[in-house]
Amino acid sequence: MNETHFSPHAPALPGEPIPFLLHFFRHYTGWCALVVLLEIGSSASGILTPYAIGQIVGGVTDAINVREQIFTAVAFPLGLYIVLNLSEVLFSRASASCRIVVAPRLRAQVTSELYAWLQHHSHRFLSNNFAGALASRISETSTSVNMTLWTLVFDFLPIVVTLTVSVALLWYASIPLALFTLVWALLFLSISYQLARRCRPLAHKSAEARSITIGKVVDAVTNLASVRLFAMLGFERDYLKNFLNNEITAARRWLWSNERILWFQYSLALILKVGTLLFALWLWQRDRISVADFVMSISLSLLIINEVRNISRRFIDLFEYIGNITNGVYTIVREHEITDSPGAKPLQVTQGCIELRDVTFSYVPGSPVFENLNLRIEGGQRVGLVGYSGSGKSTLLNLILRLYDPQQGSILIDGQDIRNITQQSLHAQISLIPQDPGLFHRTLLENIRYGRPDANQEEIELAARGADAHEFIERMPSQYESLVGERGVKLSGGQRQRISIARVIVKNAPILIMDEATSSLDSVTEQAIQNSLNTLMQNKTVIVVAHRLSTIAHLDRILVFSHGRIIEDGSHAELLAANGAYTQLWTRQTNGFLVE
Ligand SMILES: Nc1ncnc2c1ncn2[C@@H]1O[C@H](COP(=O)(O)OP(=O)(O)OP(=O)(O)O)[C@@H](O)[C@H]1O
Repeated sequence: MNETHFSPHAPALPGEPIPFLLHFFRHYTGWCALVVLLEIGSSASGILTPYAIGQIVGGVTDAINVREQIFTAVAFPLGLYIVLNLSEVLFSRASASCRIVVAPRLRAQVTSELYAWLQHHSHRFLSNNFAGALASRISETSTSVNMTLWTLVFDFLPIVVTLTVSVALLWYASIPLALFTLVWALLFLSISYQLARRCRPLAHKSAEARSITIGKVVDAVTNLASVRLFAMLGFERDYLKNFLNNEITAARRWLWSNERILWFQYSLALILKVGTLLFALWLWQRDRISVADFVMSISLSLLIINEVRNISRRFIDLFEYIGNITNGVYTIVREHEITDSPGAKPLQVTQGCIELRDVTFSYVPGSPVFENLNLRIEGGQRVGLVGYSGSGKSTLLNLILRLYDPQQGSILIDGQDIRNITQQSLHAQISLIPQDPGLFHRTLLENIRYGRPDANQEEIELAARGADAHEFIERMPSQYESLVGERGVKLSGGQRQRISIARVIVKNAPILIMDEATSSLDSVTEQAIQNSLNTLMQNKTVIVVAHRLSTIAHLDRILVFSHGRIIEDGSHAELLAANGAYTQLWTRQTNGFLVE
């Protein structure tokens, strides 16, 4: 388990539901074998009890005229009856204890491995799926894997044992009665299985509808502040209603199909109950079975029906679990879009030179953001990217960080194609300060330490001072131990940004990327941390995206983007002298802001 937590690699997971189940079950074969033995013991004890009852009744009938000797007459079957009841209880409690040991671990293991797999999915996958729906699928899948195991062991196994032993006992009492029960059992199991299997797609659809609704609820709850501020509470409830209606329809279809199975199963159970009674009476009338066997047959048929009542529900449940697992596996255990190539090596940064060669990239087929883009940023160079919104600046950063792979061309860092190096090492060598830094709902200390887990308190405070964050942290009730709220909502935008800068100071990677890093800061705070940023930028390759041109005017080089192309390239002074697009942007800025 620990390996799963700390390894940067995703564990291998089968992408089909049944191999996926077996992948987890194989870790518990020893435990499962023990539980199977205990359950066989428990079921066999339960099923032999009617035999003991039959023998007691037989003994009572024989001793009808010598009542004072009744206990001697039934001593053996009575002892057997007590031992069987006792062992049934002991075996079943022992197997339940095994479940207590195994079940929480199995559930945790499925959650952990699915989560590890999810961590390696691409940015595109995560943008296309609701976080809430993914979390609910992980939870449903791990519960269902667990329940599948226990349903097989605790419900299906006993019925198989019960039917086998019943038929054997009946065979000994009366072959026709045994054949009748055997044919009935085979019919019951095969038709139940077929019916339940047909319901499987409905179970799958119902699970899917449920997770879509949960995704929508999580999305709405995350944006609840916007919902309120736009006075859209009613609208959101109506919006959710459509998904709830789909969920209701899917669930009803699934439940009706279950109901049909239950009707069939209950009818078949009735046939067994009445059929055994009539058949046993008929056999007794012809003196082909004894009173003891007559009582045993009736008790056995009642016992079988009791088990069967459980199994009919369990068949349906089993297919629901398989439906949930299928849903989870097909959603999460898909092939990763971006993976480390075989034999990928760690990135070695010597200069920090970044080069794009003939890069063509589109998010959506047919509308490329870049076509044959070429760019070389020398090691240690500090480059500003400007251009109107949607011109491709953030996309360029996404490609350098390998959040997406270009369809054509290559990106190299110090001559190493980033497709041939490990993603872990790539991300370790690049620091990013994004537009909207998402913080963890953990303490400020933990959030800053995220940049380098072994950083000590002193280094963290130094970084916080560098990012002009120390003062506001000290004013907080629990200082560095203060919790920041989900995604850092308890902090202002500027404070979040400063924590994110402190984190990057602690990380101190050789390549630094800032995407509108200081956009949430007021001019006074920006000025205060500009010095630390300048210090941070020293001896690093730096790419800064900024709409406020004053923040990048002092950089070595400025690239002007327009519709995915670099239309101007030079220093601030050179670009102003060229009197082109940059000059237009510069002159159209009011108070340092780009007019959109
Ligand atoms: N995940 C995505 N899926 C599809 N299209 C996207 C995605 N992200 C960005 N785009 C599109 O790609 C183009 C470039 O977007 P990009 O975010 O790189 O622009 P930008 O220059 O960084 O804009 P801004 O200054 O507003 O951040 C835009 O047309 C945008 O709509």
